[in-house]
Amino acid sequence: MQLEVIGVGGAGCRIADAILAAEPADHRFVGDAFAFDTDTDGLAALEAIPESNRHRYGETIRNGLNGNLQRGFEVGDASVDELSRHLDDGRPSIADAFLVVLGLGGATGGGTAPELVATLRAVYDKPVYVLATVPAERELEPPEDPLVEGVVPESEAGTEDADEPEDTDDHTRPLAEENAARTLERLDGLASAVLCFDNEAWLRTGERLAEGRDRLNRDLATRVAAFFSAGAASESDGEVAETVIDASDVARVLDGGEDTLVATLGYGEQEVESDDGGSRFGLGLFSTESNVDTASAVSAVETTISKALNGKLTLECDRENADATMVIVGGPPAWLNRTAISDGRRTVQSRTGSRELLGGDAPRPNGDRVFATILFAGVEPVERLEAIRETAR
Ligand SMILES: Nc1nc2c(ncn2[C@@H]2O[C@H](COP(=O)(O)OP(=O)(O)OP(=O)(O)O)[C@@H](O)[C@H]2O)c(=O)[nH]1
Repeated sequence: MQLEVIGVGGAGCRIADAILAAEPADHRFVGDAFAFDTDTDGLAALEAIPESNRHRYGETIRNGLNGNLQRGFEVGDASVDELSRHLDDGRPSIADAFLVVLGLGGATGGGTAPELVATLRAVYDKPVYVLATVPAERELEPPEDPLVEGVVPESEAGTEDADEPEDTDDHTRPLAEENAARTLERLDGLASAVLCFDNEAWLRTGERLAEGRDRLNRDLATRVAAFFSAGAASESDGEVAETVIDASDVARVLDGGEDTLVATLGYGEQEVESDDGGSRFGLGLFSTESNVDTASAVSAVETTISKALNGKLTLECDRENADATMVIVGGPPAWLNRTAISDGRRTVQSRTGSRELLGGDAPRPNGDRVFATILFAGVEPVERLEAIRETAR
């Protein structure tokens, strides 16, 4: 499948950039990637998204909105046509779906995403998935620099004359949580699904977001790429997945229609020897048969599925709540043991009791690992999101 990936705001643009960087060269699933921000510096620091697809908007704002969500909604409403015109430089009409990426808690991403999502759905009539970070609890810590405050008075916000606070990713927590709750509320009924990533759960003890964010973005991008690239057409010869996933399968699990689904991803991987006689880089001339032993293949599949099912999810939830689930197992073909994959799917089904369980495989002839990724969709109620909504009440 082909996704138009659109990052909005600081977190959204960095994560979109990381997704593009994580895209497997032989399984491209990103049609185009765009970065939209009110902050010039944030856009300049991106690496993978081509400069022509980076766009600064909100003329009167110097460097971000610094958490002023009301202003963010105004800027978002005023800018959506301008952003849509930039998307026309890509190939939105041939995309299977859109992925709008943002950090909940901020004002730029949180203010623009709802209007952008509504516009995309209306214009293209395709699923619009949102990928959103959930603000970390530790954002409560007071910023070291007294100038770094979450709220800029409305009268000052977004004007050239405003005292410019230092750029920071850490919005103060009550504000970030309140913003997160308000943005989630607006997205409800607009987005096909909101795939969440809980920053707090992924940061290390004592680590600040600014220190850990690149690692977090890579971890998230790995999961997103593993999931969406399974449905991408292969650019290498002779590689046919036994269970092929396409955009409509993804939509069956992840598109809630008028009901926005909350979703989360699990992931597990294990490094393995290549299956061409040990030489991943050779031509395999002397090795026509796979030398992967069945017990090792079974064990690799079991282990990775178990990690994806029981390990840390992008957003922790009760797996039994999942309405629909998709299990993807990938890696060098000789390692994708059919029986182990079916058994693994059965285990996932019995654990979640999902109304719908889809499975697919992602053969990677040149890969050096077996991986499993599980998408759990329709997982509400989720404790973390309920707590955020409660704070905002
Ligand atoms: N995982 C991750 N989270 C981030 C990153 N940067 C910021 N965040 C989180 O995202 C929230 C929003 O931050 P930004 O994306 O910088 O905010 P924005 O949308 O640009 O809005 P303003 O800065 O208010 O203009 C923060 O409160 C953090 O919780 C990042 O690179 N990775």
